[in-house]
Amino acid sequence: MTQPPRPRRKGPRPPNGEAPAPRSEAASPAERPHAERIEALRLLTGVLRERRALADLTATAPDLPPAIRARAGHRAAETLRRLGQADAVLARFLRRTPPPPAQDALRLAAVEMLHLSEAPHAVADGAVAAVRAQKGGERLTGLVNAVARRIADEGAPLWAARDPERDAMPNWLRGRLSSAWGAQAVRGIAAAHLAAPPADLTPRDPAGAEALAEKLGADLLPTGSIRLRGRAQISALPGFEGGEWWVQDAAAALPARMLGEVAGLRVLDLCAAPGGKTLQLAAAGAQVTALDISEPRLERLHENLGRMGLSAEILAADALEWRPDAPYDAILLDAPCSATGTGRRHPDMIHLRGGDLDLAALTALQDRLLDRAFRWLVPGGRLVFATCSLLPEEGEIRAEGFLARTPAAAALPADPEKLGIPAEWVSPAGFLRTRPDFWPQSGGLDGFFAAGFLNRP
Ligand SMILES: C[S@@+](CC[C@H](N)C(=O)[O-])C[C@H]1O[C@@H](n2cnc3c(N)ncnc32)[C@H](O)[C@@H]1O
Repeated sequence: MTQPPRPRRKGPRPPNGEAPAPRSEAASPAERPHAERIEALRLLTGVLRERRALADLTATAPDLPPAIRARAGHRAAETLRRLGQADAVLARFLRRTPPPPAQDALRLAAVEMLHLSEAPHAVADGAVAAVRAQKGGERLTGLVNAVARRIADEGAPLWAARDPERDAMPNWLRGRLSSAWGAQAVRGIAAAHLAAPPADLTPRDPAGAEALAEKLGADLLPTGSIRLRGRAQISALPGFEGGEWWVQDAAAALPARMLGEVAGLRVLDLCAAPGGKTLQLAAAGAQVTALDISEPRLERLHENLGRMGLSAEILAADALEWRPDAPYDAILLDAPCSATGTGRRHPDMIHLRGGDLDLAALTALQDRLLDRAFRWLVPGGRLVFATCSLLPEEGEIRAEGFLARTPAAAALPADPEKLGIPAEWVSPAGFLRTRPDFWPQSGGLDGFFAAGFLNRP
Protein backbone atom coordinates (compact mmCIF):
# COMPACT_ATOMS: atom_id res chain seq x y z
CA MET A 1 0.00 0.00 0.00
CA THR A 2 1.27 3.46 -0.83
CA GLN A 3 1.71 5.91 1.98
CA PRO A 4 0.39 9.35 1.07
CA PRO A 5 3.03 12.01 0.52
CA ARG A 6 3.37 14.87 2.97
CA PRO A 7 1.51 18.07 2.01
CA ARG A 8 3.44 20.03 -0.60
CA ARG A 9 3.26 23.82 -0.39
CA LYS A 10 2.21 25.88 -3.35
CA GLY A 11 1.02 29.46 -3.35
CA PRO A 12 0.92 31.84 -0.36
CA ARG A 13 1.22 30.69 3.20
CA PRO A 14 -2.19 30.10 4.85
CA PRO A 15 -3.09 31.81 8.13
CA ASN A 16 -1.20 30.55 11.13
CA GLY A 17 -2.39 27.38 12.84
CA GLU A 18 -4.00 27.41 16.23
CA ALA A 19 -1.88 28.71 19.08
CA PRO A 20 -1.67 26.16 21.90
CA ALA A 21 -4.32 26.82 24.53
CA PRO A 22 -3.05 28.08 27.87
CA ARG A 23 -2.84 25.28 30.40
CA SER A 24 -5.84 25.40 32.64
CA GLU A 25 -5.71 24.95 36.35
CA ALA A 26 -7.93 21.93 35.69
CA ALA A 27 -4.79 19.88 35.22
CA SER A 28 -3.84 20.51 38.86
CA PRO A 29 -4.54 17.48 41.06
CA ALA A 30 -5.98 19.84 43.69
CA GLU A 31 -8.77 20.72 41.28
CA ARG A 32 -9.49 17.16 40.18
CA PRO A 33 -12.89 16.87 41.90
CA HIS A 34 -14.18 19.59 39.59
CA ALA A 35 -11.85 19.03 36.65
CA GLU A 36 -14.73 18.01 34.41
CA ARG A 37 -16.74 21.19 34.98
CA ILE A 38 -13.65 23.39 34.80
CA GLU A 39 -12.86 21.88 31.42
CA ALA A 40 -16.49 22.17 30.28
CA LEU A 41 -16.43 25.89 31.12
CA ARG A 42 -13.12 26.33 29.27
CA LEU A 43 -14.74 24.81 26.18
CA LEU A 44 -17.86 26.91 26.49
CA THR A 45 -16.04 30.23 26.91
CA GLY A 46 -13.69 29.21 24.08
CA VAL A 47 -16.65 28.90 21.71
CA LEU A 48 -18.76 31.80 22.95
CA ARG A 49 -16.06 34.37 23.71
CA GLU A 50 -13.09 33.46 21.53
CA ARG A 51 -15.19 32.11 18.65
CA ARG A 52 -13.08 28.94 18.45
CA ALA A 53 -14.51 25.65 17.23
CA LEU A 54 -15.21 22.98 19.83
CA ALA A 55 -13.12 20.48 17.83
CA ASP A 56 -10.08 22.80 17.93
CA LEU A 57 -10.55 23.47 21.64
CA THR A 58 -10.82 19.75 22.41
CA ALA A 59 -7.70 19.08 20.34
CA THR A 60 -5.75 21.54 22.52
CA ALA A 61 -7.24 20.29 25.80
CA PRO A 62 -5.18 20.21 28.96
CA ASP A 63 -3.69 16.96 30.14
CA LEU A 64 -6.82 15.26 31.45
CA PRO A 65 -7.91 11.61 31.37
CA PRO A 66 -9.93 10.83 28.21
CA ALA A 67 -13.08 9.99 30.19
CA ILE A 68 -13.06 13.42 31.87
CA ARG A 69 -12.45 15.12 28.55
CA ALA A 70 -15.30 13.20 26.96
CA ARG A 71 -17.73 14.10 29.74
CA ALA A 72 -16.64 17.76 29.70
CA GLY A 73 -17.17 17.84 25.94
CA HIS A 74 -20.63 16.36 26.37
CA ARG A 75 -21.60 18.99 28.96
CA ALA A 76 -20.33 21.85 26.81
CA ALA A 77 -22.11 20.49 23.71
CA GLU A 78 -25.41 20.04 25.58
CA THR A 79 -25.13 23.58 26.95
CA LEU A 80 -24.62 24.94 23.43
CA ARG A 81 -27.66 23.00 22.23
CA ARG A 82 -29.78 24.44 25.07
CA LEU A 83 -28.24 27.90 25.31
CA GLY A 84 -31.45 29.76 24.50
CA GLN A 85 -33.44 27.80 27.06
CA ALA A 86 -30.76 28.30 29.73
CA ASP A 87 -30.61 32.05 29.06
CA ALA A 88 -34.37 32.39 29.30
CA VAL A 89 -34.37 30.73 32.73
CA LEU A 90 -31.34 32.68 33.97
CA ALA A 91 -32.98 35.95 32.98
CA ARG A 92 -35.44 35.36 35.83
CA PHE A 93 -32.64 35.35 38.40
CA LEU A 94 -30.40 38.11 37.06
CA ARG A 95 -31.15 41.81 36.86
CA ARG A 96 -28.42 42.38 34.27
CA THR A 97 -26.10 40.22 32.18
CA PRO A 98 -23.24 39.11 34.44
CA PRO A 99 -19.57 39.17 33.35
CA PRO A 100 -18.83 36.45 30.75
CA PRO A 101 -17.24 33.76 32.97
CA ALA A 102 -20.14 33.95 35.44
CA GLN A 103 -22.75 33.96 32.69
CA ASP A 104 -21.22 30.89 31.02
CA ALA A 105 -20.73 29.04 34.33
CA LEU A 106 -24.41 29.63 35.12
CA ARG A 107 -25.55 28.52 31.66
CA LEU A 108 -23.61 25.32 32.18
CA ALA A 109 -25.04 24.88 35.68
CA ALA A 110 -28.61 25.42 34.44
CA VAL A 111 -28.24 22.77 31.75
CA GLU A 112 -26.57 20.32 34.11
CA MET A 113 -29.29 20.66 36.72
CA LEU A 114 -32.37 21.10 34.57
CA HIS A 115 -31.59 19.05 31.48
CA LEU A 116 -28.93 16.53 32.48
CA SER A 117 -30.58 16.03 35.91
CA GLU A 118 -27.33 16.21 37.84
CA ALA A 119 -27.24 16.65 41.63
CA PRO A 120 -27.81 20.37 42.30
CA HIS A 121 -25.31 20.74 45.15
CA ALA A 122 -22.53 19.12 43.09
CA VAL A 123 -23.39 21.32 40.12
CA ALA A 124 -23.37 24.49 42.24
CA ASP A 125 -20.00 23.58 43.83
CA GLY A 126 -18.61 22.73 40.40
CA ALA A 127 -19.85 26.02 38.93
CA VAL A 128 -18.07 27.94 41.69
CA ALA A 129 -14.83 25.97 41.15
CA ALA A 130 -15.10 26.42 37.39
CA VAL A 131 -15.60 30.19 37.54
CA ARG A 132 -12.76 30.49 40.07
CA ALA A 133 -10.44 28.76 37.57
CA GLN A 134 -11.22 31.44 34.98
CA LYS A 135 -9.18 34.65 34.77
CA GLY A 136 -10.75 37.20 37.13
CA GLY A 137 -13.22 34.59 38.31
CA GLU A 138 -12.51 34.75 42.05
CA ARG A 139 -14.67 37.85 42.52
CA LEU A 140 -17.58 36.15 40.73
CA THR A 141 -17.85 33.11 42.97
CA GLY A 142 -20.44 34.69 45.31
CA LEU A 143 -22.73 35.61 42.44
CA VAL A 144 -22.40 32.20 40.78
CA ASN A 145 -23.03 30.39 44.06
CA ALA A 146 -26.14 32.44 44.85
CA VAL A 147 -27.68 32.14 41.38
CA ALA A 148 -26.82 28.44 41.02
CA ARG A 149 -28.70 27.76 44.24
CA ARG A 150 -31.71 29.67 42.98
CA ILE A 151 -31.68 27.63 39.79
CA ALA A 152 -31.66 24.52 41.98
CA ASP A 153 -34.63 25.73 44.07
CA GLU A 154 -36.80 27.46 41.48
CA GLY A 155 -35.48 26.50 38.03
CA ALA A 156 -37.42 23.33 37.19
CA PRO A 157 -40.88 24.83 36.48
CA LEU A 158 -39.35 27.70 34.54
CA TRP A 159 -37.37 25.23 32.41
CA ALA A 160 -40.42 23.05 31.83
CA ALA A 161 -42.49 26.05 30.73
CA ARG A 162 -40.14 26.84 27.83
CA ASP A 163 -40.55 25.62 24.26
CA PRO A 164 -37.14 23.98 23.64
CA GLU A 165 -37.51 23.99 19.86
CA ARG A 166 -38.29 27.68 19.87
CA ASP A 167 -35.26 28.38 22.08
CA ALA A 168 -32.93 26.09 20.12
CA MET A 169 -32.17 28.45 17.30
CA PRO A 170 -30.77 31.98 17.41
CA ASN A 171 -33.04 34.55 15.77
CA TRP A 172 -30.67 35.34 12.90
CA LEU A 173 -30.73 31.72 11.79
CA ARG A 174 -34.42 31.16 12.48
CA GLY A 175 -35.30 34.13 10.25
CA ARG A 176 -33.16 32.95 7.35
CA LEU A 177 -34.36 29.35 7.55
CA SER A 178 -38.02 30.33 7.92
CA SER A 179 -37.88 32.35 4.71
CA ALA A 180 -36.15 29.48 2.91
CA TRP A 181 -38.02 26.40 4.17
CA GLY A 182 -41.03 27.57 6.22
CA ALA A 183 -41.92 27.47 9.90
CA GLN A 184 -42.64 23.75 10.11
CA ALA A 185 -39.27 22.80 8.64
CA VAL A 186 -37.56 25.17 11.07
CA ARG A 187 -39.21 23.38 14.00
CA GLY A 188 -37.98 20.06 12.62
CA ILE A 189 -34.46 21.42 12.15
CA ALA A 190 -34.49 22.86 15.68
CA ALA A 191 -35.66 19.49 17.05
CA ALA A 192 -32.77 17.81 15.21
CA HIS A 193 -30.33 20.34 16.68
CA LEU A 194 -31.47 19.44 20.19
CA ALA A 195 -30.62 15.76 19.89
CA ALA A 196 -27.09 14.36 19.80
CA PRO A 197 -26.95 12.58 16.43
CA PRO A 198 -25.88 8.98 15.84
CA ALA A 199 -22.43 8.37 14.37
CA ASP A 200 -22.32 7.43 10.68
CA LEU A 201 -19.53 5.47 9.03
CA THR A 202 -18.60 5.20 5.37
CA PRO A 203 -17.40 1.71 4.45
CA ARG A 204 -14.21 1.59 2.42
CA ASP A 205 -15.67 -1.21 0.31
CA PRO A 206 -19.36 -0.49 -0.46
CA ALA A 207 -19.85 -4.12 -1.53
CA GLY A 208 -19.03 -5.28 2.01
CA ALA A 209 -21.27 -2.71 3.72
CA GLU A 210 -23.96 -5.16 4.80
CA ALA A 211 -21.52 -7.57 6.42
CA LEU A 212 -19.71 -4.67 8.08
CA ALA A 213 -22.95 -3.26 9.50
CA GLU A 214 -23.75 -6.67 10.94
CA LYS A 215 -20.28 -6.99 12.49
CA LEU A 216 -20.73 -3.58 14.11
CA GLY A 217 -24.30 -4.27 15.26
CA ALA A 218 -25.26 -1.18 13.26
CA ASP A 219 -27.82 -0.23 10.61
CA LEU A 220 -27.11 0.00 6.91
CA LEU A 221 -28.82 3.11 5.55
CA PRO A 222 -30.31 3.10 2.02
CA THR A 223 -27.53 5.52 1.00
CA GLY A 224 -24.83 2.94 1.87
CA SER A 225 -23.67 4.65 5.08
CA ILE A 226 -23.59 2.63 8.29
CA ARG A 227 -25.32 4.15 11.31
CA LEU A 228 -24.27 3.13 14.83
CA ARG A 229 -27.12 2.38 17.23
CA GLY A 230 -25.63 3.82 20.42
CA ARG A 231 -22.70 5.89 21.63
CA ALA A 232 -19.39 4.12 21.17
CA GLN A 233 -15.67 4.74 21.47
CA ILE A 234 -14.97 4.97 17.76
CA SER A 235 -11.31 3.91 17.87
CA ALA A 236 -12.28 0.72 19.74
CA LEU A 237 -14.77 -0.47 17.09
CA PRO A 238 -13.95 -3.45 14.84
CA GLY A 239 -12.34 -2.37 11.58
CA PHE A 240 -10.97 0.98 12.84
CA GLU A 241 -7.35 -0.15 12.93
CA GLY A 242 -7.64 -1.99 9.64
CA GLY A 243 -9.11 1.06 7.88
CA GLU A 244 -12.37 -0.65 6.92
CA TRP A 245 -14.40 2.53 7.40
CA TRP A 246 -14.22 6.17 8.48
CA VAL A 247 -16.60 8.50 10.29
CA GLN A 248 -18.67 10.64 7.92
CA ASP A 249 -22.22 11.93 8.13
CA ALA A 250 -24.58 10.14 5.74
CA ALA A 251 -25.35 13.41 3.92
CA ALA A 252 -21.67 14.34 3.61
CA ALA A 253 -21.06 11.04 1.80
CA LEU A 254 -23.47 11.89 -1.05
CA PRO A 255 -21.68 14.65 -3.07
CA ALA A 256 -18.62 12.52 -3.96
CA ARG A 257 -20.94 9.76 -5.16
CA MET A 258 -22.67 12.25 -7.47
CA LEU A 259 -19.48 12.25 -9.58
CA GLY A 260 -20.41 8.69 -10.63
CA GLU A 261 -17.79 6.12 -11.62
CA VAL A 262 -14.32 7.60 -10.97
CA ALA A 263 -12.02 4.55 -11.05
CA GLY A 264 -8.86 5.39 -12.98
CA LEU A 265 -9.88 9.04 -13.53
CA ARG A 266 -7.84 12.12 -12.63
CA VAL A 267 -9.98 13.76 -9.94
CA LEU A 268 -9.38 17.07 -8.16
CA ASP A 269 -10.80 17.30 -4.64
CA LEU A 270 -10.88 21.07 -4.21
CA CYS A 271 -11.20 22.35 -0.62
CA ALA A 272 -10.45 18.82 0.50
CA ALA A 273 -9.44 18.89 4.15
CA PRO A 274 -9.85 17.08 6.50
CA GLY A 275 -10.56 14.63 3.72
CA GLY A 276 -13.76 12.60 4.16
CA LYS A 277 -14.48 12.98 0.46
CA THR A 278 -10.84 12.43 -0.55
CA LEU A 279 -11.07 9.03 1.15
CA GLN A 280 -14.22 8.18 -0.79
CA LEU A 281 -12.66 9.15 -4.13
CA ALA A 282 -9.37 7.36 -3.43
CA ALA A 283 -11.21 4.24 -2.20
CA ALA A 284 -13.24 4.29 -5.42
CA GLY A 285 -10.00 4.02 -7.40
CA ALA A 286 -9.56 7.62 -8.58
CA GLN A 287 -6.15 9.29 -8.94
CA VAL A 288 -6.90 12.08 -6.50
CA THR A 289 -5.31 15.47 -6.05
CA ALA A 290 -6.48 16.89 -2.72
CA LEU A 291 -6.03 20.65 -2.43
CA ASP A 292 -6.75 22.89 0.53
CA ILE A 293 -5.50 26.22 1.85
CA SER A 294 -5.12 25.03 5.44
CA GLU A 295 -1.96 23.12 6.29
CA PRO A 296 -3.15 21.99 9.75
CA ARG A 297 -6.30 20.57 8.18
CA LEU A 298 -4.23 18.89 5.46
CA GLU A 299 -2.16 17.23 8.19
CA ARG A 300 -5.37 15.57 9.33
CA LEU A 301 -6.15 14.56 5.75
CA HIS A 302 -2.66 13.04 5.49
CA GLU A 303 -3.20 11.08 8.72
CA ASN A 304 -6.63 9.91 7.56
CA LEU A 305 -5.23 8.62 4.27
CA GLY A 306 -2.42 6.89 6.16
CA ARG A 307 -4.82 5.09 8.51
CA MET A 308 -6.85 3.88 5.56
CA GLY A 309 -3.80 2.86 3.53
CA LEU A 310 -5.00 5.08 0.67
CA SER A 311 -3.05 7.64 -1.29
CA ALA A 312 -3.58 10.99 -2.94
CA GLU A 313 -1.46 13.91 -4.07
CA ILE A 314 -1.81 16.53 -1.36
CA LEU A 315 -1.39 20.23 -2.15
CA ALA A 316 -1.48 23.17 0.23
CA ALA A 317 -2.52 26.14 -1.90
CA ASP A 318 -5.04 28.92 -2.32
CA ALA A 319 -7.46 27.73 -5.01
CA LEU A 320 -7.96 31.35 -6.06
CA GLU A 321 -4.31 31.53 -7.14
CA TRP A 322 -3.34 27.95 -7.98
CA ARG A 323 -3.59 26.52 -11.51
CA PRO A 324 -3.35 22.86 -12.57
CA ASP A 325 -0.71 21.64 -15.03
CA ALA A 326 -3.31 19.54 -16.87
CA PRO A 327 -7.14 19.41 -16.85
CA TYR A 328 -9.09 16.94 -14.71
CA ASP A 329 -11.69 14.37 -15.64
CA ALA A 330 -13.75 15.24 -12.57
CA ILE A 331 -13.71 17.85 -9.81
CA LEU A 332 -15.39 17.90 -6.42
CA LEU A 333 -15.66 21.41 -4.99
CA ASP A 334 -16.74 21.24 -1.33
CA ALA A 335 -16.74 24.98 -0.87
CA PRO A 336 -16.24 26.92 2.37
CA CYS A 337 -19.63 28.03 3.68
CA SER A 338 -21.65 29.00 6.77
CA ALA A 339 -21.72 25.31 7.85
CA THR A 340 -25.32 25.90 8.97
CA GLY A 341 -26.19 22.34 7.92
CA THR A 342 -23.96 20.83 10.58
CA GLY A 343 -25.68 22.26 13.68
CA ARG A 344 -26.84 18.88 15.01
CA ARG A 345 -23.33 17.42 14.91
CA HIS A 346 -21.52 20.67 15.75
CA PRO A 347 -23.69 22.69 18.13
CA ASP A 348 -20.91 25.27 18.36
CA MET A 349 -21.30 26.24 14.68
CA ILE A 350 -24.38 28.40 14.98
CA HIS A 351 -22.93 30.20 18.00
CA LEU A 352 -19.54 30.70 16.39
CA ARG A 353 -21.11 32.54 13.50
CA GLY A 354 -23.37 34.68 15.62
CA GLY A 355 -25.43 37.26 13.81
CA ASP A 356 -22.39 38.60 11.98
CA LEU A 357 -22.23 35.94 9.28
CA ASP A 358 -20.68 37.59 6.21
CA LEU A 359 -22.82 35.78 3.68
CA ALA A 360 -21.94 38.16 0.82
CA ALA A 361 -18.21 37.39 1.22
CA LEU A 362 -18.86 33.65 1.38
CA THR A 363 -21.11 33.53 -1.66
CA ALA A 364 -18.66 35.67 -3.67
CA LEU A 365 -15.90 33.20 -2.76
CA GLN A 366 -18.11 30.25 -3.75
CA ASP A 367 -18.80 31.83 -7.16
CA ARG A 368 -15.12 32.53 -7.79
CA LEU A 369 -14.11 28.99 -6.82
CA LEU A 370 -16.82 27.47 -8.99
CA ASP A 371 -15.99 29.60 -12.05
CA ARG A 372 -12.26 28.83 -11.74
CA ALA A 373 -12.65 25.12 -11.09
CA PHE A 374 -15.01 24.56 -14.01
CA ARG A 375 -12.29 25.81 -16.40
CA TRP A 376 -9.99 23.01 -15.18
CA LEU A 377 -12.19 20.22 -16.59
CA VAL A 378 -11.55 18.24 -19.77
CA PRO A 379 -14.38 18.50 -22.35
CA GLY A 380 -17.05 16.10 -21.12
CA GLY A 381 -15.65 16.35 -17.58
CA ARG A 382 -17.97 16.65 -14.58
CA LEU A 383 -17.94 18.85 -11.50
CA VAL A 384 -19.91 18.60 -8.28
CA PHE A 385 -20.33 21.76 -6.23
CA ALA A 386 -21.30 21.12 -2.60
CA THR A 387 -21.80 23.07 0.62
CA CYS A 388 -22.83 21.95 4.11
CA SER A 389 -25.19 24.91 4.32
CA LEU A 390 -28.93 25.19 4.80
CA LEU A 391 -29.06 28.56 3.12
CA PRO A 392 -30.22 28.63 -0.53
CA GLU A 393 -27.81 31.53 -1.08
CA GLU A 394 -24.99 29.00 -0.66
CA GLY A 395 -26.73 26.28 -2.66
CA GLU A 396 -29.61 26.54 -5.11
CA ILE A 397 -29.00 30.23 -5.86
CA ARG A 398 -25.27 29.66 -6.53
CA ALA A 399 -25.96 26.71 -8.83
CA GLU A 400 -28.72 28.49 -10.81
CA GLY A 401 -26.52 31.57 -11.21
CA PHE A 402 -23.60 29.44 -12.39
CA LEU A 403 -25.71 27.69 -15.04
CA ALA A 404 -27.12 31.02 -16.22
CA ARG A 405 -23.69 32.61 -16.73
CA THR A 406 -21.83 29.51 -18.04
CA PRO A 407 -23.05 28.37 -21.48
CA ALA A 408 -20.52 25.49 -21.48
CA ALA A 409 -22.12 23.98 -18.36
CA ALA A 410 -25.09 21.61 -18.38
CA ALA A 411 -26.84 20.35 -15.25
CA LEU A 412 -25.96 16.77 -14.32
CA PRO A 413 -28.97 15.83 -12.18
CA ALA A 414 -28.56 13.81 -8.99
CA ASP A 415 -29.97 10.30 -9.41
CA PRO A 416 -32.08 9.35 -6.34
CA GLU A 417 -31.96 5.66 -7.18
CA LYS A 418 -28.18 5.50 -7.42
CA LEU A 419 -27.78 7.56 -4.26
CA GLY A 420 -30.39 5.56 -2.32
CA ILE A 421 -32.41 8.63 -1.38
CA PRO A 422 -36.07 9.65 -1.69
CA ALA A 423 -36.85 11.40 -4.98
CA GLU A 424 -38.07 14.48 -3.05
CA TRP A 425 -34.50 15.27 -2.02
CA VAL A 426 -33.69 16.14 -5.62
CA SER A 427 -35.15 19.40 -6.97
CA PRO A 428 -36.71 19.67 -10.45
CA ALA A 429 -33.41 21.24 -11.55
CA GLY A 430 -31.59 18.09 -10.40
CA PHE A 431 -29.94 19.58 -7.30
CA LEU A 432 -29.54 17.51 -4.14
CA ARG A 433 -30.83 19.05 -0.89
CA THR A 434 -30.68 17.34 2.51
CA ARG A 435 -31.85 18.84 5.80
CA PRO A 436 -31.50 17.79 9.45
CA ASP A 437 -35.28 17.31 9.70
CA PHE A 438 -35.23 14.59 7.00
CA TRP A 439 -35.41 10.97 8.21
CA PRO A 440 -36.38 12.03 11.75
CA GLN A 441 -37.32 8.48 12.74
CA SER A 442 -33.83 7.18 12.07
CA GLY A 443 -31.76 10.04 13.47
CA GLY A 444 -31.75 12.63 10.67
CA LEU A 445 -28.79 13.72 8.61
CA ASP A 446 -26.79 16.89 8.09
CA GLY A 447 -27.92 19.69 5.82
CA PHE A 448 -26.12 19.58 2.49
CA PHE A 449 -26.48 20.97 -0.98
CA ALA A 450 -24.86 19.47 -4.09
CA ALA A 451 -25.20 20.20 -7.78
CA GLY A 452 -23.54 18.34 -10.65
CA PHE A 453 -22.39 20.03 -13.86
CA LEU A 454 -21.13 18.65 -17.15
CA ASN A 455 -18.55 20.51 -19.26
CA ARG A 456 -20.30 20.13 -22.63
CA PRO A 457 -17.98 18.24 -24.97
C1 LIG B 1 -16.26 22.41 3.88
S1 LIG B 1 -14.59 22.33 4.21
C2 LIG B 1 -14.05 20.95 3.29
C3 LIG B 1 -14.40 19.59 3.88
C4 LIG B 1 -13.78 18.45 3.11
N1 LIG B 1 -14.11 18.48 1.71
C5 LIG B 1 -14.12 17.09 3.67
O1 LIG B 1 -14.94 16.39 3.12
O2 LIG B 1 -13.53 16.71 4.69
C6 LIG B 1 -14.00 23.68 3.25
C7 LIG B 1 -12.50 23.75 3.11
O3 LIG B 1 -12.17 24.82 2.23
C8 LIG B 1 -10.87 25.24 2.53
N2 LIG B 1 -10.65 26.54 1.86
C9 LIG B 1 -11.21 27.73 2.17
N3 LIG B 1 -10.79 28.67 1.30
C10 LIG B 1 -9.95 28.05 0.42
C11 LIG B 1 -9.18 28.49 -0.70
N4 LIG B 1 -9.21 29.78 -1.09
N5 LIG B 1 -8.42 27.60 -1.36
C12 LIG B 1 -8.39 26.31 -0.97
N6 LIG B 1 -9.08 25.83 0.09
C13 LIG B 1 -9.86 26.70 0.77
C14 LIG B 1 -10.88 25.27 4.05
O4 LIG B 1 -9.57 25.22 4.57
C15 LIG B 1 -11.69 24.02 4.38
O5 LIG B 1 -10.86 22.93 4.67
